[in-house]
Amino acid sequence: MNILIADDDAMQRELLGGFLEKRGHRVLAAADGEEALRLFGQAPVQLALLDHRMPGLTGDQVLERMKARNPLVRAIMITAYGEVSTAVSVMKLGADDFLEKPVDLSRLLDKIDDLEQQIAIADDLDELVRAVEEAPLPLDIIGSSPAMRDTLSRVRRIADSPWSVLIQGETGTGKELIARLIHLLGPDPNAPFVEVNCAAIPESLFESELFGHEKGSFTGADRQHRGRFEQARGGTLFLDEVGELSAGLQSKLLRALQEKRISRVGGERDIAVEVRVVAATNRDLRAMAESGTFREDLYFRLNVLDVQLPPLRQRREDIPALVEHFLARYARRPTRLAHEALDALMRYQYPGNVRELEHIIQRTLTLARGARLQRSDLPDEVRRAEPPDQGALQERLDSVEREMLLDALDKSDWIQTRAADRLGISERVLRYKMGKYGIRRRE
Ligand SMILES: Nc1ncnc2c1ncn2[C@@H]1O[C@H](COP(=O)(O)OP(=O)(O)OP(=O)(O)O)[C@@H](O)[C@H]1O
Repeated sequence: MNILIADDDAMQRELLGGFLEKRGHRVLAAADGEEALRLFGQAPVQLALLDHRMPGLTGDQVLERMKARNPLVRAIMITAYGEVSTAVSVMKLGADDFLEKPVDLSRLLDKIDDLEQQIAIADDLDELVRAVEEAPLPLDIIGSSPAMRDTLSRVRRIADSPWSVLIQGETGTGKELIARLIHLLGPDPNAPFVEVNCAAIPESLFESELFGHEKGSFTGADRQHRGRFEQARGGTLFLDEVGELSAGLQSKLLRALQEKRISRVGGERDIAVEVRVVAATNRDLRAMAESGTFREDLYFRLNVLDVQLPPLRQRREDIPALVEHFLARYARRPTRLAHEALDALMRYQYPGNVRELEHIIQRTLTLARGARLQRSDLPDEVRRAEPPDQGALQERLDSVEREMLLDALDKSDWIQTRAADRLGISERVLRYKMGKYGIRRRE
């Protein structure tokens, strides 16, 4: 391991340094905090042994700056006898461990062994997580912005479970795509994926559409019909626009989900159906449940797991890749985009989100003359898009703040006290902000 020792006591430095070098470690030694930071910037360091009390910068100040540059660096703080007595105060100093003076060399070796093991385990885990997070998706989904990476990583983690998922997001944000992804990443990608658009089916036909009907059960029912629930057996039932269901239909759906049984319209018997339900809505279902327009018990049953899809204007980083993706899909010959055209596309607000961007590209390709799309080829509303105004600024700030919270929480193993410290805010403010941005610990 590369170990940096910072101690103003030359004897101590030599003693520790000589001892560790004999055991095969590479040692850098510094007489004070400034020198330690300079050396830290020059060579890779995995472990720092820091004297807590040094003239100038103290050990924890040095450590704080090291961690800011490399959060993975490990540290053992060397303290005066009785100065630090609990693990909590060591953690407050940002160190992984501590040793009291005079340093007991065999304990130092034990601690270094422990840390080496932890580093090896963390590396393995990191690699595992990275392999899972970066495995190719079974669908063409663009999403390298932090907000989408977060969403996709959540989807990967929940896909395999049997629980219902509620996908929420504005129109055109990709809810259906994500529902399909959940199905394909789930336990049986070859099982049926059956979609029901709750807004598109007239109320009078809904029950028969969902649960099926027996022959002759109503005028026009000239054959027996298996409903979508039955068609989805063993697979996924995707209830799109679930917020549009009437109160009566909500009750019927709830019953089917609770009992895992349905009966066809005009049918005598109950039929058992095991399906995984994924629902989507662009409405605020929680608010609807609170105000009584959506059954609360149904809301809880659908929302066992949830996925939030951010609007496109909050993940503008994805726009260039989405444009490429749609150009590749719809252009009949190789087509490029002029810089000014992409600039305009990056500025636009996209009330219709990704679907709107898709339509803009289709429309522009149809009308454009050259193989290079110009700004003047874009629809009026896009060309008129103003540079980000205050609203956009606020959105941007919110998204930066959210990222910082997630980052601090990740780096503090989701221990809120530590994350709040790291961010320089109180725990109460941290909790408030987590609520505001819907941040929850990942399962
Ligand atoms: N991340 C993405 N990468 C590639 N294509 C995307 C992405 N998100 C959405 N799309 C495409 O945008 C279009 C709209 O997506 P989708 O139908 O899934 O949105 P939706 O949220 O279900 O819309 P609605 O609320 O209107 O039902 C689709 O053609 C889809 O393939």
